[in-house]
Amino acid sequence: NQNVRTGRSGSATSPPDEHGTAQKIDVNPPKGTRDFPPEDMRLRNWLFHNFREVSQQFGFEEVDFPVLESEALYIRKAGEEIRDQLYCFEDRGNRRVALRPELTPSLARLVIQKGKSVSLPLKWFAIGQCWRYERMTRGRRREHYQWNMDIIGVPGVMAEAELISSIITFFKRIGLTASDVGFKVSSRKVLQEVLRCYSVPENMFGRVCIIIDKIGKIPMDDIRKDLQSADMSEVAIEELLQVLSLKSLAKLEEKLGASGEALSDLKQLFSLAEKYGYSDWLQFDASIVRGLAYYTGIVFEGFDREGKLRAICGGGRYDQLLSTFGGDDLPACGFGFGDAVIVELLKERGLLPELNLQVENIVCSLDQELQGAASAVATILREKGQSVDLVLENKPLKWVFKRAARINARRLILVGKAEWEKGMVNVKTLSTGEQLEIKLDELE
Ligand SMILES: OCc1cccc(Br)n1
Repeated sequence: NQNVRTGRSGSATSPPDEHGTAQKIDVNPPKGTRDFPPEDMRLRNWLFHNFREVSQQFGFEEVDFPVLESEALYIRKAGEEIRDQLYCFEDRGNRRVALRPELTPSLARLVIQKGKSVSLPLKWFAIGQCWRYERMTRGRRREHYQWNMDIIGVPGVMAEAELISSIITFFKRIGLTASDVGFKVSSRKVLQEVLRCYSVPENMFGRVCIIIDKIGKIPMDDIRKDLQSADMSEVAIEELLQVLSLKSLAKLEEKLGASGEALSDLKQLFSLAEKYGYSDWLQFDASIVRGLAYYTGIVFEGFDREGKLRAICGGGRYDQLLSTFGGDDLPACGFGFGDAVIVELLKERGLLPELNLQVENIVCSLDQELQGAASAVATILREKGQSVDLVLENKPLKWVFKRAARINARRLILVGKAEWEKGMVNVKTLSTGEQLEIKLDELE
């Protein structure tokens, strides 16, 4: 809107209203949200391009869903943080809706909607903006973009091994190695087996997981109190906390015995990691449960080995989610990978890519009546698939050279009167300064 001028202070004034007073609007985006000016958009596009390339390299198909979903998709009773921070409201049709806090429930909804019309296994990926309404006390964001990959219809841990392989492929593509990042891997079946030993009701499983996920984030006394409120005895709590501190499968076997599913799943995953060649990226860590109630098996999270940042990504198996939405009992697993921590990590490691605007040609006319001629030259080049920044007003040559440098143009095409009358234009290669007169029909 050309009427709005942004002052130095960043506040803009719009035309006077019916009372003749100028209206000051806030030109900053809403709290917790970001604009993407060109330099930030180039980094975001670079990140998403790598997400897409890896997903397609693994044979996944891209999907997307509305950013607005029914609130019912996220109403789970387990006391998750994501529930407390739901960006939800009642729309003008009195429907309870929410800005999606994650993509997995939408994916589950679409899988059920597609029903028998899709053949299994499904390998879908999505990159979508997700929202949470968090008290801005911690100054954290309210939106981020998340890359998700999900495999629907594969019960075995080959699916989890494949997902971890795709994330490692992504890390390698952007220059990160196993000495920069790793994965902590566990299974919620570890928790399940301990809870069964102490006959904790099954319906407490999701809630206990959410409490356990808060270890390290809230005082241990509060963890113990919350576990007691989830029908756990003192003995069960101590045993559980002990098991959660295990960092070796051998110790886990000593604790849980060799017959449980948790151990066999984990052993199989670590053996597959050998075959994939990414063993040095993984470590067993029983304390990993992840903060979403619907995980039922293997869970994993990517972390930076310097331990300065929050989890880079996370995921796991969620075999019950589709059936809780009324769908078939389909096995499923997937991960979410946010766009914030990874950028912080790349900054830390000096791995942010140099991404400059690159336009092949800048075209300008040397006098007003040749403006149309300049547009014709621009069109010829564009029809050959070249990018052209066409100077749209009569500007001094000094201004044109300055703009050419700013947009990193490779060539400057000058349309001058004398040359144009001979059907020629002036082509200057800006890196070398070489200048040639070229016939229009030989321009390439
Ligand atoms: O990682 C949880 C999450 C969900 C939505 C938005 C943001 Br920012 N963060």
